[in-house]
Amino acid sequence: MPHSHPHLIEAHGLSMQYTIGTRQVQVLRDVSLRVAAGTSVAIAGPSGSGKTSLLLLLSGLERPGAGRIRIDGTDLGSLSSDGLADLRRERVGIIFQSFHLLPSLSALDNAALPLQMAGASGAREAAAEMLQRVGLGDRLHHRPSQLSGGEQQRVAIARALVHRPRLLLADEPTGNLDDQTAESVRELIFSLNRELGTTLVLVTHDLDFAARCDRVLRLHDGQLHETLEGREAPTTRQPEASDALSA
Ligand SMILES: Nc1ncnc2c1ncn2[C@@H]1O[C@H](COP(=O)(O)OP(=O)(O)OP(=O)(O)O)[C@@H](O)[C@H]1O
Repeated sequence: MPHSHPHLIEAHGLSMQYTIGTRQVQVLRDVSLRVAAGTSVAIAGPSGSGKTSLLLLLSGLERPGAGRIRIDGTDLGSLSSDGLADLRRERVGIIFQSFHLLPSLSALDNAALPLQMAGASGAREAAAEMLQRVGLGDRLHHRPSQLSGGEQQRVAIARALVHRPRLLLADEPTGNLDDQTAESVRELIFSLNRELGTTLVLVTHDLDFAARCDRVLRLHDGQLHETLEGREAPTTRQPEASDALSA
């Protein structure tokens, strides 16, 4: 078992701004967040409130203007972009709104990619199993252009989960799916959370989906606020004062 930290995410004093021409838009201001390993957190908030931006910071795909982020004890600010890519490949799964599938590869090879890049054995078998679980067992050899939008989204989900990441960052993972497929994707995500202790940060507008997480946080005016909408904390673990937003 790899060494693991009690708080899979520790972020402190994050700010982020975008510059367009001479104008600066402050998206996040002094955001702090701790997420205990193995728990699930939903991030809610209006369109444009910075939810995706926060996921980009937590994944190391963008760097904050100020503040620090530790993922599983590793300070993202200390890593080069190659180091960040290694961290993602080993420990993080990311489901974004755009799928970023490789057009020339089949569903199977797209989903197997993270394991293949890590040189793991059994990559295609593991990818086939994940694709089966998202309901694409009969589409393994289709390329993205031969799949519907919802099917492409499910290939991206299988790819994000195939290496059984310690941390899953998911941005509206069920946005394009019909009710039944959306429910099976929700089940898959929460079963990973339960069975493998995958820590989950979920951005969603779907309040029922959010309420199934241990905690629901709301982004508003660039700041994160805890709400009381999450499901009751599991009996094995009571929320601690140290889990509060501001460290
Ligand atoms: N690359 C960029 N350059 C400039 N501004 C940006 C950029 N990306 C996002 N923004 C702005 O930052 C703000 C936050 O965007 P973000 O995508 O994080 O919001 P969101 O809460 O995820 O929204 P939604 O729910 O609509 O997906 C928005 O006002 C957006 O216009």
